[in-house]
Amino acid sequence: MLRDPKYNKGLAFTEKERDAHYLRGLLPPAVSTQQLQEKKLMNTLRQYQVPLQKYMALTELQERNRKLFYKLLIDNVEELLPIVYTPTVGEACQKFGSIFRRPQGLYISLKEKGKILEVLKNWPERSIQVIVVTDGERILGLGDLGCQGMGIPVGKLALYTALGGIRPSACLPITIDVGTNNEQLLNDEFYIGLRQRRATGQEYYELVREFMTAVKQNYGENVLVQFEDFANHNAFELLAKYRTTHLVFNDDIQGTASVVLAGVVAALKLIGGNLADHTFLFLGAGEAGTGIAELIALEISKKTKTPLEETRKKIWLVDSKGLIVSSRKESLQHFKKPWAHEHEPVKDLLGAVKAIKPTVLIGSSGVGRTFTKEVVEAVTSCNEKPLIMALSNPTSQSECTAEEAYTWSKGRAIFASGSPFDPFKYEGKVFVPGQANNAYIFPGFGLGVVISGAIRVHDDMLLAASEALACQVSQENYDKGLIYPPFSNIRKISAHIAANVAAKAYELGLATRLPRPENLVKYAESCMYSPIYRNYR
Ligand SMILES: O=C([O-])CC(=O)C(=O)O
Ligand SMILES: [Mg+2]
Repeated sequence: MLRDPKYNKGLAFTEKERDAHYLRGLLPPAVSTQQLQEKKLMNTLRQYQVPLQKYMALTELQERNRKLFYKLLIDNVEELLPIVYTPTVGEACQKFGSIFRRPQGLYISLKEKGKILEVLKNWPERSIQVIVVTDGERILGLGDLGCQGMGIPVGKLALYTALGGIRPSACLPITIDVGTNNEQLLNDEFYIGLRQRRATGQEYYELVREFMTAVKQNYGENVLVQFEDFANHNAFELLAKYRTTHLVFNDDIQGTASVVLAGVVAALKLIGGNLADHTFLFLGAGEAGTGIAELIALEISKKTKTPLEETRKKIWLVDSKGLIVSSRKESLQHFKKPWAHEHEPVKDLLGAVKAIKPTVLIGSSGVGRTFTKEVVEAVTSCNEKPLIMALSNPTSQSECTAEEAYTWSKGRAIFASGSPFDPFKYEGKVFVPGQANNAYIFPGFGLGVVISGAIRVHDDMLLAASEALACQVSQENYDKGLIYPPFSNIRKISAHIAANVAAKAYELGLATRLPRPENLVKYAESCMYSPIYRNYR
């Protein structure tokens, strides 16, 4: 019991438990409470100056005393989210080889080809509800980190439990290692992954196919597989391939889309108009950019009963070659083609802002510092209150900082970003930037899928999640310029998201948990994992 993080309570084992379970002498005499343990650990964590040290201390706690880890995370979510998650998790992945101690998650490499089902059976837990899987090729905006991408599924699943209430033993982090093209890692003596260049094409797709088949065979129809931080070229293809046969969700395409749509809808209270009245310009036409664009177009199409082909015309995307326009159609990757509207070529973002005059500017390119002073001033010059979203992660890749957005727009911008920024005081007024991160959506979304026993993910379920999130923004939040509710209420928010997603799954006939619970919010809450110690008799 002391050595298994699932049962360990450390000094909080009571006298009775120490007697009943042969723990006498294995612990010092003092008996603590979970509350006191929490206080002690938070004191310790706050003494570390370096975020990565906090990350390592939390990882150790997770591996030592699971309930206490989640208690800390749930009670101190705003303080600890930037540690177990973006941005620190990015640095942890970069240094994963050096900080690696105890393995977390399941590693499936090319060496396991033909044996993936056996590998899944090696995982000690049997009843899995959510898998987060990466192949490490595009970790946040940090690029190819190969096998070291494991930090991401581990971090995402910690949030599934802390924010969404999925039981930790029902969560399975997986990294598929097909090699890496990161030269630095290939030459790093501490690298933990396969030391070869990435397998591609048939070899790659066959390994993923074996994995997807084994998952279904081992866990059945109801396990949610979340694809995370795959490179564009594979992300779209895998989602298209498996969404009709498996319960899959791509967080970077669909989760990000849902959270950004929620923020934009909430922002309408501040910037005015309906969704259909706005003009959107994206920098970045990959998973996040095209995913968000498509969901916004879908929402407008449903609300205004206008064909999707029409509603897409209010949305413009810029990639590394400039504005995406119809004259470029031949050379465009397939996921960019729907956005190639009629327009003369424009070579860069600043030119595009001047030509398109967007009311909403969204950065999703993974490249930092691209919303320059000129760009922010240009978008401010054509709007009373421009909505600016700098989504790229981690902080180093953010298109601009909160300070820059507020200063360059002279306090007029409504700003949100993928990575967290502190509030900023401009001319006596405090502006609080929102965090437009898929962390708001995926935990509640997953909970909704799990409690309804949904067997597929439908776009309408993403819209349902988005709507539920937007409804949680209060007047008090708006007064501070926030377009997302604070993370401190996240479990309540997740219950509402879960309920709306589950309701949609039932409505669409995709739910298998019957009968449908009457009050889905209450039901979602009642299903959530509790980090409170249990008594052992
Ligand atoms: O992990 C995050 O913070 C958001 C995300 O999915 C990404 O940037 O790829
Ligand atoms: Mg991601």
